[in-house]
Amino acid sequence: MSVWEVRMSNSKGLPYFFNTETKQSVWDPPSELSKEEVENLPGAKEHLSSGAGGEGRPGQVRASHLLVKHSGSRRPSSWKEENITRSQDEAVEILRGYQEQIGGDTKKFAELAKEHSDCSSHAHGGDLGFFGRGQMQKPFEDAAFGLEPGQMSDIISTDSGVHLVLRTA
Ligand SMILES: O=C(CCc1ccccc1)N[C@H](Cc1nc2ccccc2[nH]1)C(=O)O
Repeated sequence: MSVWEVRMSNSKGLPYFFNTETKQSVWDPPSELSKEEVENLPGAKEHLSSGAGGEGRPGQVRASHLLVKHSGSRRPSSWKEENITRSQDEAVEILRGYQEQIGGDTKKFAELAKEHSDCSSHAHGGDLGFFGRGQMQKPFEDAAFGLEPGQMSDIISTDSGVHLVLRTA
């Protein structure tokens, strides 16, 4: 019986590995475990969705987003800007500009998300992986689940800032 188990971080919408003895939590699979062992950990079947390139589970969608934060964001800071002071209106104007540049081009979406998104997911072109209902802020969830794969939302607002959402699967 392994001391490790797989749990879901609701704030990040990502699975992590929890050591039931040391109570340690890590994002990456413990190096001492083989791929086979990881896949058979308690919670693995439930939480280790396929991530990149996989199908996800029934009731899940995969989406990317481009986030522009503003002074009213719950965390007005990002990899790009330590102290974000723009107003919400300015953030919307900026995002409108990206929306125009993107048109319907999903490759352009990922390029602009990588360069400009105020979310850590920028590193993966805005990709958030697969998620089910109940994992993301409600306005974001409703937008993502209201899209068809390949479709992009209009500008939406959450406590994090203003977003463009692209459903990818
Ligand atoms: O919470 C995160 C990480 C989200 C994430 C999920 C899965 C993979 C990679 C990132 N970043 C926040 C900004 C933020 N707020 C969001 C609200 C809804 C969806 C994505 C969001 N991203 C922040 O950085 O303040």
